[in-house]
Amino acid sequence: MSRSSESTVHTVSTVTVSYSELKESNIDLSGKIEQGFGPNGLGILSVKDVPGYSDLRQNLLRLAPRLAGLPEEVKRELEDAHSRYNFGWSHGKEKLESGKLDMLKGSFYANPLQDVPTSNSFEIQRYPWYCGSNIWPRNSLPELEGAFKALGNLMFEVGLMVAYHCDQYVSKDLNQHEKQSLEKILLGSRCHKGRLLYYFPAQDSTTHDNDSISSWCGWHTDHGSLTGLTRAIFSRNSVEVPCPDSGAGLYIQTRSGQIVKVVYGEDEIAYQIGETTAILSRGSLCATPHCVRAPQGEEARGLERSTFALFMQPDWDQKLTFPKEVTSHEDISLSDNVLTFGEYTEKLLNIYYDTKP
Ligand SMILES: O=C(O)CCC(=O)C(=O)O
Ligand SMILES: [Fe+2]
Repeated sequence: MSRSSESTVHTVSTVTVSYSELKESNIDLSGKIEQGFGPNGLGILSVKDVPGYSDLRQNLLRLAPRLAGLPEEVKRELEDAHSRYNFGWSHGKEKLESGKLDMLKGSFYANPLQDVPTSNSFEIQRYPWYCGSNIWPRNSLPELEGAFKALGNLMFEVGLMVAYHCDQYVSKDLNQHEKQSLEKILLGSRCHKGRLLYYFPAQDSTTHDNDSISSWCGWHTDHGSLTGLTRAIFSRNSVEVPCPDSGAGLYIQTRSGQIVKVVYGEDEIAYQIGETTAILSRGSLCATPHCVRAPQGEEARGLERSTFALFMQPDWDQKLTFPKEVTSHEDISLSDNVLTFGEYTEKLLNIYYDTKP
């Protein structure tokens, strides 16, 4: 899926809900949820006026270039091959759409809610990508742990409120026996994962496939339930700068197949739907295909991008029954059409990573 750079960029703003509305359980937000996440929605919704958010975002995102700039041997100590790089530092381990290794970005993964999600050795062996323990750079970047946990926790709290209103919306068209509360699933889970992302600057214009919309991050849908996203910060040598190319940033493919650039305020948290929510809501809430386009042109030289994603996910033991109407990965055979979330993740890791633990 790619479009030439000459084609016009359609820019669309997210549907926005204010924090004060969201925290009220008796306000009916099903109209907004439908507009954002329903069958004709863009698949993204943003929350504004979240108390304390702006500082926590700045505090964490400014650490991304510093983490990426640590000496290679220090970053290597923060790697965890056993969890298939799903804890700690990861660079050049994941495969892109093209099948090539992704050298364009570095990521740091941790569960912002629990350092040690389980002490059961069978579980740790079975699902190391979720049941392992966090790895913090306590000597090389001691501020990271606190900043990561503070932002992750806040985005989780707000995400739970979004989930509550999603449940209210979905309950309107599901039979009583089919109801599975997204809010409850997320509250009881030990699988939430934060990802601090750092996109390396293009050293020369041949580094990035500039004609492609997905030149910085390939097309995909997140496989969890709900993803919280900060607005990215662009910087040069760690100094924040406005992005010189209005075509750069997050793109979404709409339900009708149109590709649009999505914008939201820097003080808003955006939420997207992942595949597991589409599965559990039997298609009432649709997953959101998205990618990231790199800036183009001379001014893009040396430009780096930092952002944070919070993947809110069900517990590893959560059973997923794949309904026929939800199209999932064609490359996953669902002979018995029921998988735990941990097993489903394993199948995806087999597609996106070469190495087995
Ligand atoms: O960089 C971004 O804005 C999005 C990253 C993303 O989609 C992901 O990590 O799943
Ligand atoms: Fe994503």
